Amino acid sequence: MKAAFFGPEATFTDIAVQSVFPEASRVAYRTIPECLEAVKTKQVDMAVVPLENALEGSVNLTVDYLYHEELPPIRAEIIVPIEQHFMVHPANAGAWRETEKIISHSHALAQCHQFLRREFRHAEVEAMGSTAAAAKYVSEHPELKWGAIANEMAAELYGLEIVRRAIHDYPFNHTRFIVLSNEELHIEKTPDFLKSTIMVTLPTDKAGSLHQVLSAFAWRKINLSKLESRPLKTGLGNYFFMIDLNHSLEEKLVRFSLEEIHALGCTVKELGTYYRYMADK
Ligand SMILES: O=C(O)C(=O)C[C@]1(C(=O)O)C=C[C@@H](O)C=C1
Repeated sequence: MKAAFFGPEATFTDIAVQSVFPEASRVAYRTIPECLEAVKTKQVDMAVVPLENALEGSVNLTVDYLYHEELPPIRAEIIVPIEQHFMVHPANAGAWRETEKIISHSHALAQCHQFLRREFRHAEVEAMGSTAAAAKYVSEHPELKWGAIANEMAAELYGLEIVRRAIHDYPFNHTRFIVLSNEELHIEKTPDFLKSTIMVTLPTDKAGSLHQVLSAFAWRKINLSKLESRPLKTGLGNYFFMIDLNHSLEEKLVRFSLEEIHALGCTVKELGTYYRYMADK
């Protein structure tokens, strides 16, 4: 099984893949769109990409690709506990407080915003492709007084020294990753629970449309666990909605509610019914 993941090696996405698919042959891609393209064109059997962080919210690039592109279904979700560490090249470990620039993924920088303000008010901060890409860059440039924010696996793999541990601003830090595949997956790990994701576009300018969509689920006692709007990219004030249901899309009552939502003039894109897996179990 070939698994595309948002790389390079030792990103949090890589941790997600290794925890649920220990046997997979992992193929690192530099960007989220490249991972999704790889599974769409069947160069790989599955793609694993980040979708949402508990502190920073959705990974917009992933959400937008799920809406605008025709991709294979979501087959699984992996929840990874996120611990961000501050690391430097061993040659600079003694003088880490003099770090001039700190690099990482934009989400990771945002998760450590207070730490950066408190400890490195005068340092420059710059976003890189991923946390592991930042760690790799620091390891290749001992001449620079730069530091990276990344995980423990990245520190080990790229030979960096962690000088401050667990620097994320809030202790409850988890990220959701999704697995897309053309085929059904056989996963050995015990799943947590079942859920589904859909995307809904409302008919233009009809008062009460969102209320009607939510009512279609509410009176049938269909439990929603997420509702988020994203710009449709067709003009200000135009949105689509991403909705997570704690149900299968095959359930009769879910089918009835989706039919009703269609009849109201909405467009519904079904992204899949899948199990959730915890990386730490
Ligand atoms: O850069 C990485 O290590 C990733 O896997 C990406 C990502 C993200 O997109 O949010 C994943 C988990 C963390 O929240 C920080 C970065």
